[in-house]
Amino acid sequence: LKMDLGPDELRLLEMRPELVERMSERIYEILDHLLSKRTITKEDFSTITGENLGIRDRMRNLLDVLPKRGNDACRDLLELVENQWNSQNPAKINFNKLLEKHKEILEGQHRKINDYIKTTSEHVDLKERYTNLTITKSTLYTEQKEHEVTGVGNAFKRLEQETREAVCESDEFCRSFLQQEKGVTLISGVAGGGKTTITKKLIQQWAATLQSYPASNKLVLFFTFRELSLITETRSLSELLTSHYSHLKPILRQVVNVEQSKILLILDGLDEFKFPLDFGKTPKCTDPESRQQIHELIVNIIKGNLLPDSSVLLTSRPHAIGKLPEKCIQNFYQILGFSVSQQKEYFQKTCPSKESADRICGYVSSHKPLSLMCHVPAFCWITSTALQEKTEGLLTSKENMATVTHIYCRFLKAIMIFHGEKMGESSVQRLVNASGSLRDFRHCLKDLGAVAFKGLMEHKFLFHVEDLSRFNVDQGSLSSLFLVEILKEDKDSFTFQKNYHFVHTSLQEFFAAVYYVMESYSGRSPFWCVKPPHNFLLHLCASKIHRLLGRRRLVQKHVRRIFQIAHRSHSGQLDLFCRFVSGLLVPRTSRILEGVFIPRHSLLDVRYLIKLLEVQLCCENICPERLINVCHCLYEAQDQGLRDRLGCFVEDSVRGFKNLSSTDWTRLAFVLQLTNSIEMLNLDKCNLEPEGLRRLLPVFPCFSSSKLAQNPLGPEGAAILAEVLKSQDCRIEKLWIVGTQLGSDGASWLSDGLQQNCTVSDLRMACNNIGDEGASCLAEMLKRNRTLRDIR
Ligand SMILES: Nc1ncnc2c1ncn2[C@@H]1O[C@H](COP(=O)(O)OP(=O)(O)OP(=O)(O)O)[C@@H](O)[C@H]1O
Repeated sequence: LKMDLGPDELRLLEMRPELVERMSERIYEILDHLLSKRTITKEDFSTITGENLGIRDRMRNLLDVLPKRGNDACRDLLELVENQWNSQNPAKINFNKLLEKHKEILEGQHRKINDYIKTTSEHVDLKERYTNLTITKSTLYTEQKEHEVTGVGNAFKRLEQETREAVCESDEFCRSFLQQEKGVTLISGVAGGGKTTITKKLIQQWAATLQSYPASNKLVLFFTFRELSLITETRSLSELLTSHYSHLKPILRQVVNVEQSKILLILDGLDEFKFPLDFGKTPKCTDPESRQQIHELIVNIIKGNLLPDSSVLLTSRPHAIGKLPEKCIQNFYQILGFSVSQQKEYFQKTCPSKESADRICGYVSSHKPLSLMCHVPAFCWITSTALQEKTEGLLTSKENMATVTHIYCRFLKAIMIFHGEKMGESSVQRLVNASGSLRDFRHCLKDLGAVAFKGLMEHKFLFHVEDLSRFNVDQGSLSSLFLVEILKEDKDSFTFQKNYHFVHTSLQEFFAAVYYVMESYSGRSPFWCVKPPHNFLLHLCASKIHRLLGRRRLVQKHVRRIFQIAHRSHSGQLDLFCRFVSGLLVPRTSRILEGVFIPRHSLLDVRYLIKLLEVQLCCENICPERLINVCHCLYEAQDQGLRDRLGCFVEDSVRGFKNLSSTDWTRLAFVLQLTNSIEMLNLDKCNLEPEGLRRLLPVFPCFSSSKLAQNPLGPEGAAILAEVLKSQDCRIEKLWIVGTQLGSDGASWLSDGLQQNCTVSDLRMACNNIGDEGASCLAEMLKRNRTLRDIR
């Protein structure tokens, strides 16, 4: 058919979508022009304009009519359009030239890695520091019940069992994403997990490809949700893009309307978006020129109503991915962080010598809670800063480095002492003056801690200038003191308003803990910053009561209170904070920050803390994830009892565990959480009761093979197993539960779990007296289950 068309008719046909997009607004101008030239008749005019038609439909009608009037009529329109376009852009915009300029701007903005410590150097080039991260492609979102840092460790453990194809390195991810045609990709990763760094790498890789293959001219556009949160008035997509990338103004409308497949849109940090995303009720909008609220615009982009032919990359912390309906996401990736060999590579890049890198690696691998956290890149950065050779002088020979709190204390001390302000002084002088400097910073540390603690209690991680000034943290102290290393400033590109956030959330948790302990020691309630007393009389009474209680009892009360609050949390957002509080209550650790903590250790005997934690370990109404955190707290409190008990487990694991108490099952779960890749969990004949099994819940699903034969699990234990089998984290392939007193009720629970499970293939459950009723439940389950191969 096309062969019969004249060249202009053919061009008109090809340009049809573009003409509808770009020229509909001028339809009357065009029709008048064509009428005056007699290209169309009056009848044509009324057919084209019709009744109740929109301008785009009128444009389409014109494009249907013109070919019927021949090639010349088509040429008339084309000439008119070209004249108009050329007069709008006299210099005949050169797409590639603008793209080149854009590339330079974007590449420059994303060239440096966020390395905040200026004690050693300025921000580092991404090229020098970038280390590959491990990523997995997932099909499922997972609910978060544990602190993010623990979650990453568990994810690495599961990795052993992932299929090879699901795992890739960040470089590989960037390569494949740049080639992606269209669709929405989501990357989830914990705080400091490397999401922003991946987007930087992506931009660098794109810029490099553009250099060598200008033909693959994709247009990368980058936004952070943090800055999008500051837009309060309605905007159209075109306006949003052109206001942010004004240098692209001459081509953006054209690309958005006609060449969407060129666009690669990156939206970083969904968790920081402050507006709710309502995917059900947001009005559908497909017009890039139509104005709407920023959250509606985002919903329409993610749903593919706007920019349906573009590639969109979203990054988010895990807790926020639930905001997105799964069906809108075509590809879902999880950043697991650095594997052990990637950590090694990272330390080699950050340390001045191979020896010091080896020393740090050795140190990390011999302290399990540290190695668990070092999967997170930001934590590697903190560790490497804290353990660099130049900070060695910060330690007295008696200090025994052992805990995560130690690392953070050293990190803080390093930046307080080596911060650039006193660059003139030699390192030795600074070390000599160390405790004096720390004493000078005491107040400002407490003020910043109050900001951190209030934020933590209110789930707030971004602070405005007013939030800081309420606690005397002002612009002056921010720019002159070491605080610039801790609080990162963000200038919003739309309103130029300043915002601050801690360079890593774990630092916010640490500062909050420093504040909490300082305030508790000083006799004030640390909670005053969260809820200042409204009533003066009430406040007076409270302080009188406090005084009567005595300092020591008061400190104890505050310590008890914070653990109570933490145990109520389901997502573990206070887990790390509690570990830091426990660590800072140990004199040997807080002595690192001598000067900050005025020694008042007699106010709280560590034995009190350990006793308190042990009592909590016995509680049956605390969820198992929080109970494991109690073990982490005991570890930070350097409890010898915990260490001795863990030592016994090593022998027991060979002989078989016998007569473990319920608290021991939690301790065992703690050890298993810290152990890399154990494939098989053998707990045959261990007198494992339902409560023990419940306490193993956070780690149990990670094992591919679980042997629980001849334990008194009963129906209650089967109900817990069902929960594990249904969980999205479940990796169990072999489940051996011979002789576990299931009965028919237990078989019914188990069937319920297996109905929704797709990992178990080998099930041994003989000698459970399940009866006909239990057997018929299993039979029902087998109609649905497609994974089981062998049941005995
Ligand atoms: N691939 C990497 N190579 C080297 N360093 C890295 C890498 N990824 C992250 N880091 C280090 O960890 C820090 C935190 O990383 P990044 O800002 O990318 O995390 P994020 O996941 O975006 O965190 P948040 O959720 O807090 O925004 C970086 O500033 C950098 O120092």
